[in-house]
Amino acid sequence: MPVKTIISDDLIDIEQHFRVAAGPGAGKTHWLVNHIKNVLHNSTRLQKTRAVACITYTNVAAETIIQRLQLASSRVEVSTIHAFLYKHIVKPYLSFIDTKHGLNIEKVEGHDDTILSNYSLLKDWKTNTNQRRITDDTAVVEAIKAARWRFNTNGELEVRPDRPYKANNYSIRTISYLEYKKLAWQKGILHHDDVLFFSYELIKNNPFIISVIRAKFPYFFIDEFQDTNPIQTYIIEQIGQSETIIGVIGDKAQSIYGFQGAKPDNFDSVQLQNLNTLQIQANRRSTIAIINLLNSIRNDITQTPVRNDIGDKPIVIVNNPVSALAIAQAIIGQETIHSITRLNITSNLIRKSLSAASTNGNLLEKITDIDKPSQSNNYRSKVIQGFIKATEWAQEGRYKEALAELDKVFKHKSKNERAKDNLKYIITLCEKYDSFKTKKLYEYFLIIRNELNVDISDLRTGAGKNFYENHTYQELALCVRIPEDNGLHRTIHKSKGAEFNNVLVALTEEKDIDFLIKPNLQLEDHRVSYVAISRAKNRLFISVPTLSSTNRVALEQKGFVIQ
Ligand SMILES: Nc1ncnc2c1ncn2[C@@H]1O[C@H](COP(=O)(O)OP(=O)(O)OP(=O)(O)O)[C@@H](O)[C@H]1O
Repeated sequence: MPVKTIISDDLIDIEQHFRVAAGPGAGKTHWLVNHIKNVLHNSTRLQKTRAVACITYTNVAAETIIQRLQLASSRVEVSTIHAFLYKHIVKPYLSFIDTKHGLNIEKVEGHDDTILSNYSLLKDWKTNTNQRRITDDTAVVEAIKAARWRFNTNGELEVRPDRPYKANNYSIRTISYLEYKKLAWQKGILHHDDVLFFSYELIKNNPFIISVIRAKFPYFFIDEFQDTNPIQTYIIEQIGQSETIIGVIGDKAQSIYGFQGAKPDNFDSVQLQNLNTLQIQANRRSTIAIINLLNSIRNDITQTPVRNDIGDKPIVIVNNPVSALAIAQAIIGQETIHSITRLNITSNLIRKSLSAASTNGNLLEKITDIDKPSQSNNYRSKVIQGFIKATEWAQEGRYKEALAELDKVFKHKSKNERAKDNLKYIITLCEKYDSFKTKKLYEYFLIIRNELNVDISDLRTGAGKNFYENHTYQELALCVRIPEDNGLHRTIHKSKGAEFNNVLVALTEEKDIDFLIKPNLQLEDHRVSYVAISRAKNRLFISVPTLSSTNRVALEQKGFVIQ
């Protein structure tokens, strides 16, 4: 199929499958919104009961599209793929799920990621799979977290991590990952990834389900398609076999979800009949200086600038992220600057203006392993972990998520009790925040136990108590992930699809500048950094903690200003 070049205002045939490929800032999302409007105005196949499905990668992206569609959005269902599949395939057809999986359908209430760290399942899992000799729970949880559904060489789905994991030097048996899932399913717990598995199975065993989807959604569009994994692609191709028109949009150089099974080539290999293959060559977002930099990193396309603005040269600042942000801010004056970082913890350091030299991004996870009075009991540390998350989310104004986290912690209490107590806890912790934020974690523990009267056992001696005394509340707070963050300081993965006037990309270590000096977009690390710098419209700053003289010369030769 020849590739046609379009611009982001062009209209295309609405009754043909399409794939639009384009670099950052090309206007893909802009074009998609226009295309949906075009379908709504001109389609003869949409009646009151039929709608356009538009799949985005995050809830933030879904909201952006809904806003841009304005009034037209009532006949468009915009959601993430997991939300869509759960709503239209898993939930309505729960009773069609094969009983061999042991899913307790009465108890299913949505899907989340709690299964991964649910220690209460570990004991039964060890017994059932004959792996009681494994005592290293942290390693097991890490392995289970990395396990996800994927096609094996026979084209069947199996659940396992990318590589074999070991705990106490024993290899965790591949087959046992399924056992872990089954334990969760018996309690009605579904992980996000299970939504894909059950959707796949349901449509394979019950083809009428796909016919129902086609009848509801004559048009099915997917933004950021480069990050779609093979199970999702399979489902989408099935939907597109008749009746429904599929449209996919993306950029393979922005494929950054390898850990979820996405590969850049998935984008090129989508199979749909009579596919209209399109590309957009422009970059409407950035200044010429930034586009030149983007073009120098990439050799499959050369973007043409639309804005007639040369702009300032990108600046590399050799400093820690917090100081680098202050330097960049002084250069741009009153304007707002966004920071984008690889690691969640760096983003939190910037948000809290801390330039701590050594920080450990895993402490929040570690607490439940260290403060564990017995093999199967880590209730106390689970409570504290939940409270830390809830406290930090409330600090960011995310009260709904904060209350939901405490709901999970106290799920043994009645709904009314939870509603009353949890609100009281959040209000008290917000009021007292300044009194404990820089103190020892032990002091926070005392507030939870003695002032909020939460029913947890006291800390006496041993590794658990040492942990609370040797770490500050802040160290753990820095590990909390802010959900669907749309604030000033974000991780790269959460800035996907966004754009900002002024951007500081804070690199973690010096070797991260390789993507500028020896770019290779076959490497996901380089693609992640490429996505980060391509968010900038006007001014781009890149910070790096150290810079050797060789690297300095290399960057200067590439036209960077070094500060
Ligand atoms: N035809 C157009 N007219 C005016 N502005 C446009 C047009 N197309 C795109 N834009 C603007 O250009 C910017 C980049 O567009 P958009 O966010 O749609 O790009 P994208 O290709 O989805 O980017 P990315 O892949 O980097 O997320 C946005 O500010 C958008 O509003």
